[in-house]
Amino acid sequence: MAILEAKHINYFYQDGDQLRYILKDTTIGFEKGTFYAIVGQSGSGKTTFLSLLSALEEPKEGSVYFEGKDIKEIGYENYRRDNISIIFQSYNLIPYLTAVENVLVNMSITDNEMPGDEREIAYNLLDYIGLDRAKADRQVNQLSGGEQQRVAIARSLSTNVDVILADEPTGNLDEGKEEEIIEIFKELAHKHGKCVIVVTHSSEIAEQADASITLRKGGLTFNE
Ligand SMILES: Nc1ncnc2c1ncn2[C@@H]1O[C@H](COP(=O)(O)OP(=O)(O)OP(=O)(O)O)[C@@H](O)[C@H]1O
Repeated sequence: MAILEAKHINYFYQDGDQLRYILKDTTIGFEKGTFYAIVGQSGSGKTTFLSLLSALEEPKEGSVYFEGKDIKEIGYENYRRDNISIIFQSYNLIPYLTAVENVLVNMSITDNEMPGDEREIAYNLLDYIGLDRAKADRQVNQLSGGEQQRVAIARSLSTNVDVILADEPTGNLDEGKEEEIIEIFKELAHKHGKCVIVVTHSSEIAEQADASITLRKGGLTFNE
């Protein structure tokens, strides 16, 4: 069963007197253990679609369902805090805190049960994602772009959610680093059963994903 579903979604922007449709009666499901890429030309609506899935925007019609429940009923704030994580191109870390503190701050905002000591879990997550203790204890503005994105991924895992949404997560990284991040996403889906949904311009990510969704004017195509 899909963990996340968009059902009969309509979404448009008002452009003068005209309605510019981004999605028209769109229905799609996303499953755990799968790595999805959302692709499409610039302006096709990828970020908008991700904003709908992450309750940063509300559909004009239709709904998004998490584990079969309308996210409106769950409450958008509860849903964003406890059920999903979002990774941004610009990392959105707190620059004057260390890597481990960034992860800990995020843990403190959720009610989700943590299996053990939070600081220990934070170090372990950073280690898993490839940052040793010395880097974990460094202020994030003294880490490279690739390392900062790893901190952002560790942070996204720190609330123990099943759905990870990412908007151009490799947009600021060079090719070698992109490949390493793709490997992490694959492992999160295939080994840890996460549902990973990545909006991207990268053909490399689209090729390596289990399924890619192409957005075109007012619609989408699903390729497995
Ligand atoms: N708040 C808004 N009001 C009006 N139009 C908007 C708004 N936000 C986005 N748009 C328009 O909707 C379309 C889709 O935007 P969106 O950012 O979702 O596309 P995208 O596929 O993510 O693009 P890119 O790949 O360039 O990031 C664009 O034409 C954009 O200009």
